[in-house]
Amino acid sequence: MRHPLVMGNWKLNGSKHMVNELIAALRNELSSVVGCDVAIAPPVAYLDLAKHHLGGSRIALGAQNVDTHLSGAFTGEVSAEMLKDIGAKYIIIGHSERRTYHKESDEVIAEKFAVLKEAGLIPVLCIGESEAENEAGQTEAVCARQIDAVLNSLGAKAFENTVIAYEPIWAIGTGKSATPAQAQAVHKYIRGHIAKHDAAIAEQVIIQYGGSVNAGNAAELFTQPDIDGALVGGASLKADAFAVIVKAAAQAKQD
Ligand SMILES: O=C[C@H](O)COP(=O)(O)O
Repeated sequence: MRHPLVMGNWKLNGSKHMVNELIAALRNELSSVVGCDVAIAPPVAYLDLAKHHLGGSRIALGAQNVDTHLSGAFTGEVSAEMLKDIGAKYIIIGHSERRTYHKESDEVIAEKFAVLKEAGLIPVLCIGESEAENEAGQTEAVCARQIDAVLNSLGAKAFENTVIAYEPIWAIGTGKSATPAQAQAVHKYIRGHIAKHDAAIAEQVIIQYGGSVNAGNAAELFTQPDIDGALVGGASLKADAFAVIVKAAAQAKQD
């Protein structure tokens, strides 16, 4: 039985004040929630402060990126060992914003997946198609290509205890979420694609949906059998909305 994971990706938002306020509110709202794992990924500058404020809570610390290198002359980068050192657990890689703005290739993202596994951290591998690819009927092919970069270099076993976030690019920050049925169809395809290599690994991998998840649409998304929680952007910046999403995931998977 898979345990859902709801993770907040704060993206390039925050301040010391916000870290203090938002985490205090989340701790309050989520203190009695069981049955759903929860994580937040603040900007790297605030990870240590966030870890401090999360102390003793069930909310895990995540990060939004990692470098492929462990140390050395790589100005501006953060290593897997550093993230582990400060207590991060879930690390987002391959977000479409990094694929687009930082030209990250499938191969570089697979390398990031490898360094995270090596460090004992949990990769949250983002995949998903653009609007044009969706309209051209290429959704499955794009998702398969993005997963194959990891499958072909590391093998299916690398997906043990990891997370995939299916985030159709056309749904990110647009207010236009995929419908539960649309998302379920792609999630089922993704799980089936991994199952061709290893059915047991496919069965346990967490597949989150991401893209305009909010307090109003989360519950219905989570009724789908292959949707194991969400990677939440905008709505993760508001404690009440994020808490509704977490509680919806916990409730749906209990029913
Ligand atoms: O990582 C999160 C996703 O990009 C979704 O962002 P959004 O919830 O603001 O659409």
